[in-house]
Amino acid sequence: MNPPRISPVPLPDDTIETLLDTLTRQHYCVIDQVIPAELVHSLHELALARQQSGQMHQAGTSKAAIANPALRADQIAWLEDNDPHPSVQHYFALLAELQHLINRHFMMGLDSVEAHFAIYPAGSSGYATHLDQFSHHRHTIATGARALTATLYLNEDWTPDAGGELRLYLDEHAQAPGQEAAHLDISPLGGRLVLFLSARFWHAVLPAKHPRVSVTGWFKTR
Ligand SMILES: O=C(O)CCC(=O)C(=O)O
Ligand SMILES: [Fe+2]
Repeated sequence: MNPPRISPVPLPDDTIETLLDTLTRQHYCVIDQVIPAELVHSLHELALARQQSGQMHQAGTSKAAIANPALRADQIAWLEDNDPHPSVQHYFALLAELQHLINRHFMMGLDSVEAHFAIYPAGSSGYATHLDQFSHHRHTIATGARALTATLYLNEDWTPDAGGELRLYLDEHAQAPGQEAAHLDISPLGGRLVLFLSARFWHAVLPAKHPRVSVTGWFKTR
């Protein structure tokens, strides 16, 4: 991506410390209340506006991106780093700041980021258990692999009974784990940012009663 046009809002030092420390220990982390509420609100409005104006399409699975709503129910719209909307600029700036911090701390060699809005409709079945790395990246030495997943939830008044949790399987598994494997269910609360190593964590999105809105991004290696 090109450098963002809006300079990053510096993340508070204690947030950075917690984030890096948690990622070191767990290889995933859940951060609340770091993204300004106005940004969350404005991204939410923008996602809905893009859906209403027909700019979203049914997401696919696998490299061929074949749409299969039984496996994956969301509609998505990719974000461009030159999108003139200030909220998109602001969010890309924040991702750039995270990329810089993580590279400096872990030398992960993150080189670019891609991101899309996702809306799972009310009553959707979610997204079946998967890894965010394509298998050709897992089994070969390939460039441009997704290394770190970053999802920001935009659901401002989400209640636990609405479901829609991100189910993160905690142990490494060669194949998709069964539902009973050790996991953490993370509610998609507005302003919550979840980071995890893309190749390490199998995960799923559970059925949601209400429309479930997010921005999902992936930092990629060179
Ligand atoms: O929205 C989420 O919680 C995760 C979405 C996801 O797994 C994906 O888009 O690959
Ligand atoms: Fe995923």
